[in-house]
Amino acid sequence: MNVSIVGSGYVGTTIAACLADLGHEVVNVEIDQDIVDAINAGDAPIHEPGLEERIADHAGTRLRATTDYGEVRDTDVTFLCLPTPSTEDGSLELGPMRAGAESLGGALATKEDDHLVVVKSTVLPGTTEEVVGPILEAESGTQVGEGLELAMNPEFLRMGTAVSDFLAPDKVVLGTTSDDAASTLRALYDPILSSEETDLVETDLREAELIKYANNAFLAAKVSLVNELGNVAKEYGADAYEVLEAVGLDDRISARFMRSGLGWGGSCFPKDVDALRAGAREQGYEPDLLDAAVAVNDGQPRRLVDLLADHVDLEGARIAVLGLSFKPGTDDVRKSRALDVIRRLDERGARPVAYDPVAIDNVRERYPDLPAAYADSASEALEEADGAVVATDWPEFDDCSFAGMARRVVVDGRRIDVDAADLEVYEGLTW
Ligand SMILES: NC(=O)c1ccc[n+]([C@@H]2O[C@H](COP(=O)([O-])OP(=O)(O)OC[C@H]3O[C@@H](n4cnc5c(N)ncnc54)[C@H](O)[C@@H]3O)[C@@H](O)[C@H]2O)c1
Ligand SMILES: O=c1ccn([C@@H]2O[C@H](COP(=O)(O)OP(=O)(O)O[C@H]3O[C@H](CO)[C@@H](O)[C@H](O)[C@H]3O)[C@@H](O)[C@H]2O)c(=O)[nH]1
Repeated sequence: MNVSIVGSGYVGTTIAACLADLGHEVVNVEIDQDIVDAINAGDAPIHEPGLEERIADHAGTRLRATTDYGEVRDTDVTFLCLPTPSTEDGSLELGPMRAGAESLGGALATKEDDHLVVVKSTVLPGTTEEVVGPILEAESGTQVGEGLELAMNPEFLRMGTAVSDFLAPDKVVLGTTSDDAASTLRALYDPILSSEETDLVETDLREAELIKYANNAFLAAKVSLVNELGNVAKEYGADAYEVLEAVGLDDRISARFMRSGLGWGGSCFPKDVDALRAGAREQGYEPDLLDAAVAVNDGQPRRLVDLLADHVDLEGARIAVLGLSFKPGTDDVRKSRALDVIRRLDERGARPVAYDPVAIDNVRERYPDLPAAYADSASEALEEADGAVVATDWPEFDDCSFAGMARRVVVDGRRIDVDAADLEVYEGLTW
């Protein structure tokens, strides 16, 4: 199938390379020339395991990128993978979606054949039908249902495992309003849907939109509940990991997403939970439990710094911060808990020195004013440090040597596998 993908960030680039891998002809339409150049040169514009090789394999043959929206006319289906950030008050910002839909609609105005537009971005219920559809109709001069089809197909991939998540998901959710749209998408995803591990959910647009938010809200709230139980465990002097491992043996609860610690960050959970809270309020419903999930999450970095301050006088202290990305396996630092930890250390007079295997450049670029110095290795960050905090559970931290520290005090927000025997103090946030 000929597929165009509008927006080539974490999702658009990943699904483009994966769809090319499945045998489709794919073109990425992207406004950032650097990203376009990277893909056409066979390079991955982001760090994501398995992506680089796929782009290198398909660039110039089944995969290419362009800034020219006109190229969508040579395709049968377009996926909108545009950003859906939050506004200041947490509500959904639809500016990029509107802009992308306008450009796409304009390009489709001179297309003779039918076209299917699929919203892949995370959007609140009603957005596909009430915002994207009317813009496409106005710009293309074609009506939905009369040559223009609309669908909503949320994405559940995780950063760090995006390629394998996309190619082998638990479920594919297709929100459609016509049999044609549904059968086109079933055909597109056929190699994925033929796996017994993947369920197909066929539903309407609104349900598809809400399934994505409900999924993320559930997972974020689960981690917040795990963190609250972890905080209580710590107060009792109990090990939350032992407790929750046993709790997770109950099939109704599941053992996954049970890691307590510094909390959730990233480009999705914070903004999606905020958008759903704001959306619920707009509908006249007070989302108390989601509010509480955010409050617990926001408290974890402060608890980590407090715990460190129980052992180290923070004023003037050099503190190594191990990890900057919001989770291991990615260079994404959006809403990373590590940033909050660094700001709090600075507020309390400490001198944070941070190290991350892949995310330092992103931090420097996105948060140039972050009050931290950066080290080229964990041992450089730890050298002469008066204390250390673990903010991201990168596997390489398991093998860290803390020997060069001025005081071997380590406070762990992620339960890495350290040998605590040689440490003066080793404290887990929830154990
Ligand atoms: N990142 C994830 O893990 C993930 C997973 C599932 C769903 N989502 C959702 O997918 C959507 C995209 O997320 P992302 O992380 O890929 O975002 P991103 O910010 O990484 O990428 C978006 C891309 O769109 C480009 N863009 C912006 N305006 C454009 C326009 N008018 N025309 C063409 N390109 C334009 C940007 O330059 C950028 O490269 C969001 O709604 C997000 O919530 C993200
Ligand atoms: O037991 C756990 C699991 C996760 N986290 C934290 O939760 C955050 C999110 O982790 P994860 O869900 O693995 O990463 P994302 O890449 O943000 O993926 C989430 O957000 C995506 C964007 O919407 C969805 O597509 C995915 O299904 C959803 O898992 C990270 O800060 C993790 O450190 C924990 O603290 N404890």
